[in-house]
Amino acid sequence: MTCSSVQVQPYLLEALEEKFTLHKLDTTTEPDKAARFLRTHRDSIRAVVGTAFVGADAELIDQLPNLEIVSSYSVGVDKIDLAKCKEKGIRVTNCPDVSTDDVADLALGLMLAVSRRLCPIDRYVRSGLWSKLGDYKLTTKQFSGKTVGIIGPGNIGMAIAKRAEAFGCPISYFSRSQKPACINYNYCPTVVDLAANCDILVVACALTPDTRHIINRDVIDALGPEGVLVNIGRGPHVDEAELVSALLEGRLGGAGLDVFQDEPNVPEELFKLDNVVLMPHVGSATVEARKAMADLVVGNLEAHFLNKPLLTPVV
Ligand SMILES: O=CC(=O)O
Repeated sequence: MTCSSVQVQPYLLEALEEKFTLHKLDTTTEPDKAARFLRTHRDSIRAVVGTAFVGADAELIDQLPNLEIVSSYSVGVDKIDLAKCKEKGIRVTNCPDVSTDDVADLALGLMLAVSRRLCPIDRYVRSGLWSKLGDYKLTTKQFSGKTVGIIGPGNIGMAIAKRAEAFGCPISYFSRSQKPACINYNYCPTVVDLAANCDILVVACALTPDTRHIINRDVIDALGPEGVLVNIGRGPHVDEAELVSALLEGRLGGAGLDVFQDEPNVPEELFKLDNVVLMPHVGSATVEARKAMADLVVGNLEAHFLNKPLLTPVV
């Protein structure tokens, strides 16, 4: 088995080491070392453990002739070449449901933090400016009662909607078709329509070729100078260059971002903006969720090698 050791907690590594023969591929190392690693272990590897950051692309899959399963320590499977796995009969599993509450909590945290400027105000107090200059400038906006627009009313999107409702926020949503579970929410047939009719727009859908750059210039313009974008999905959902220029030019009111186009690189122009909150892709990063995810990764592998039904199959 191989496992990308970046972002994997010791609990998971220990469980994998206890039950399987584990080879750790450090994807941050020089390409030569990774190539040597694969040449040495290619024939013995029957399973890959991926993450939200490093999965199994066509190139890796092609180098592993005996690969049977990719068990991803993530909800999203956008870093795995699913078509290739299907074609080769390689099983794929992920970790759905167990981090839904945590990701939704973070989305609400970002909405509140951007609206109420929690991060710059915290910095203001820490740097001693409160006692020197007096109150922080009155720039914060009310969050309660604002219309929240959700792209992708799946498990995470619905958990965000439920939380926002408790703040008195009307909910609108976009998906390819109207959802019976969203009977109390306002359906918008296009993302531009949704952006034009909400105050805070949240990306909560899976990343697929169809949803890449679902947030483009037209959507940003429709959201407008008072609007806030929250992204707890994936960086490539957003045309990041357009987002950065809209924020710098004041064409967008603010953004709460947990994910970026080229992680861990974040556009430095954003660092100086008080209307932007930046997180290092930590939506599911709670001790509780990550333990449950680790248990699912191991449980899926055990099920596979015991010829039992997979716990959370994707392919
Ligand atoms: O981004 C995190 C995940 O997909 O679990």
